[in-house]
Amino acid sequence: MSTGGPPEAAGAKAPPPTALTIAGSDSGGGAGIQADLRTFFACGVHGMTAVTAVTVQNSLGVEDFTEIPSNVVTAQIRAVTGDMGADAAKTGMLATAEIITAVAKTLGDVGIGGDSDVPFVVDPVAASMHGDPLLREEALEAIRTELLPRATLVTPNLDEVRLLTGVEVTDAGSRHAAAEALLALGPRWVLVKGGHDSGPRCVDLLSDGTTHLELDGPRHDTPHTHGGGDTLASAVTAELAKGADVPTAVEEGKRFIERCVAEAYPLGGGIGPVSPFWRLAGED
Ligand SMILES: Nc1ncnc2c1ncn2[C@@H]1O[C@H](COP(=O)(O)OP(=O)(O)O)[C@@H](O)[C@H]1O
Ligand SMILES: Cc1ncc(COP(=O)(O)O)c(N)n1
Repeated sequence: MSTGGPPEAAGAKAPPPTALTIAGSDSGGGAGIQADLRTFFACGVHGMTAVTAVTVQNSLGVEDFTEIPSNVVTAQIRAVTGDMGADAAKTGMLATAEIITAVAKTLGDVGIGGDSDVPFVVDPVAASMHGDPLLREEALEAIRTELLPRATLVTPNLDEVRLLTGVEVTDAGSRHAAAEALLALGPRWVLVKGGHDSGPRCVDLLSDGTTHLELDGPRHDTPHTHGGGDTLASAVTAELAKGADVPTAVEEGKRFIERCVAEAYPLGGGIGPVSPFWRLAGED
C-alpha cells in the first residue's frame, strides 16, 4: 500500500539542487543531453531530461536525426517537474516549431521561466559545429516569438545571433548591437558568445540592457570544442539551480568552460569533446 509520500531511509541525505535539460541526444556523447548531464553532475546538481530528438552523430558530424513526438517531450517535462520539481531548466536542440511551441506552453503551465522564480536558459541550437542543421528552418520564428520571451538568459553563438537578429558581429560595437537586438525579443539577459570569433581572446558579452559584462578569456589552441556551448549553458543552469544570480552564474560558467576547453581531448577522427573530467579530481 502506498504511504502517500516518498520512502525515507534512516539518515537519508537532503537532495541536491535539480536541473532539467530539454534537448537532443548525441550518440557520440560529446554534446546535447549527454554533455548536459555530465556538466550537471560535475557541478553538483541532479540532472533530469526531456529528450527532443535522437541524433545519429559522431566526431565527424550528424548523419541523421529523428524528432520525438511533441506530446512525449511535454509528458517528460510534466512527469519530472510534477514529481521532483526543477530548480532551473535549459533548452538545447529543439528540432521543430511544433516541439518549441509545445515546450513553451508546457513551461508556462509548470511555472518555469517567464514571471516564475525558476530560471530558464535557452541555448538556441541551430546547427552542429560541423554545420549540420539541428533545427528546421521554419522553427527560428518560434524560438524568437514563443521561447525567448520566457527566457531568463539566451546564449547564442555568433551564427545563431545572425540567424535570430540578422546582426553580423565583427567587433565590440556590433556585439553590443546584437545584444540589444536579442533583448528586444524578450529574454531578461543575453550572452553573446565569442567562440566563433577570431583573435587570441574569446570574449562573451553578457547584458540585460543596463548591466554589460565582458567575459574575456584566452582562446585555447585546440580544434576539440565539441559540446562547448551545451557545457557552458548547462554549467550556468547548474549555478542558477544552486541559487546564484545571472552574472555570478555566467562568470562561474565561463570559468568552467575555459578549463573544459583547455582539457578537451581528441576522440574519433573529427572534433573531440570538451572535458569536465578535471572536476573528478576535486579541482575547483
Ligand atoms: N578555443 C577556445 N578557447 C577558450 N574558450 C573557448 C574556445 N572556443 C569556445 N570557447 C568558449 O566556449 C563557450 C562556447 O562558445 P561558442 O564556441 O561561441 O559556442 P557554441 O559551442 O555554441 O558554438 C564560450 O564561452 C566561448 O568563449
Ligand atoms: C544533440 C546535439 N545538441 C547540440 C549540439 C551542438 O553542439 P556542437 O555545436 O558542439 O556541435 C549537437 N551537435 N548535438
